[in-house]
Amino acid sequence: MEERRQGKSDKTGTEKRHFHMNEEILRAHPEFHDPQLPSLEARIDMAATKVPKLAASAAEKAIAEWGRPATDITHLIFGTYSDGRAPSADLHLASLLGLRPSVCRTIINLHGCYGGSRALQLAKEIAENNHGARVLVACSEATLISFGGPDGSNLVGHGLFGDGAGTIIVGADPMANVERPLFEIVSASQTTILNIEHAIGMEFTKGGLDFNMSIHVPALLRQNIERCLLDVFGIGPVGVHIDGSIEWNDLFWAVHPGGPPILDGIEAALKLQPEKMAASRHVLREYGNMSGATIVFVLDELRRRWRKEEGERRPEWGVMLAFGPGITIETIVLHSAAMQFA
Ligand SMILES: CC(C)(COP(=O)(O)OP(=O)(O)OC[C@H]1O[C@@H](n2cnc3c(N)ncnc32)[C@H](O)[C@@H]1OP(=O)(O)O)[C@@H](O)C(=O)NCCC(=O)NCCSC(=O)CC(=O)O
Repeated sequence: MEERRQGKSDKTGTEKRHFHMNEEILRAHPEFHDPQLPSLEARIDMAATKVPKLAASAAEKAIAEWGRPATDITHLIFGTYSDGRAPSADLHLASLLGLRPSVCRTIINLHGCYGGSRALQLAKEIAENNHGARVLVACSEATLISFGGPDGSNLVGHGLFGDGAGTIIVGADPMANVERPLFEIVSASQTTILNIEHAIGMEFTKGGLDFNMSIHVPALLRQNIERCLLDVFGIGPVGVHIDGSIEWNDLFWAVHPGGPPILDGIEAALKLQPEKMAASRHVLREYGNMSGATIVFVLDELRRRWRKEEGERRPEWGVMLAFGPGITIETIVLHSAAMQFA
């Protein structure tokens, strides 16, 4: 990112967040402070270059680690809430990375914090149904689309959210001696907690993207999470022992850190040991809630920790959880390619 500001808040569980925002931008755009003034167009203008650029810096690192040329990417799925026009950030990212003109692009917009897991599920479907496909999943978010002053309606969002981009390359049948898989996406599913569609919402207004987060979100997730997980584990070919009494602590957990009470509630509902949420809490502390990109950071933090924990037993199976408007709960069952962390 070119410009950064860091903010600290104890209650939100964040110590550091990154924003594409500085005093110069605010001086040039006094309308960003005032929700009564039209600012959407200026925000979309800025996001149109910043969002794909941020994604490109993450993707370049992922492609370098993957070890194959960018032109071997066959599909691109771009998740963001920060974009508002077409051609969109997906096309700009493809051009920044030098992807082939025939790359099949999909943009998923306004999924909020479950955008990353939705993109991963779509990538799995594409990879398994198109021989040799390699899907670049890119999630990139810039809070400038919603940033506002203290008089705005979204103070909780301003306290929690940060900018960030995360990318993952998804494929089937890894190429021997070249590709080193980190996680296998075993199964993926989506559930909606019905009749509370206004609990988490986003809407484009003349003053930018307006977020709505009900005070009831943490409790709703806490009350519904175990039933949702039991549904998933009851139907999925997950390869773990299912006898009706799952020990959730036998799994590893990559949970979207929507805010401290969300992590606390899930931890309590599933009786998880505190270290199960350590990667999620670390990402919230260091980067804030980066919406759809956050879950990529959590997976990255898990593998970083596993690499450090020499000789210790790592769970083979795990769960990725993300939530967003609906309230939608996305669950992905993961299998760790453990040899990569040894
Ligand atoms: C906002 C918080 C940091 C505040 O934490 P605190 O430790 O201070 O304690 P608390 O929860 O008791 O709340 C303190 C005060 O904030 C108010 N408060 C809490 N949550 C609120 C909300 N969503 N909207 C408006 N006010 C809220 C309480 O009523 C209380 O007010 P008073 O002091 O007057 O009694 C936390 O509650 C939090 O992280 N909430 C989760 C936010 C959330 O829904 N995240 C999901 C993001 S959406 C996402 O991740 C997916 C997506 O975007 O798609």
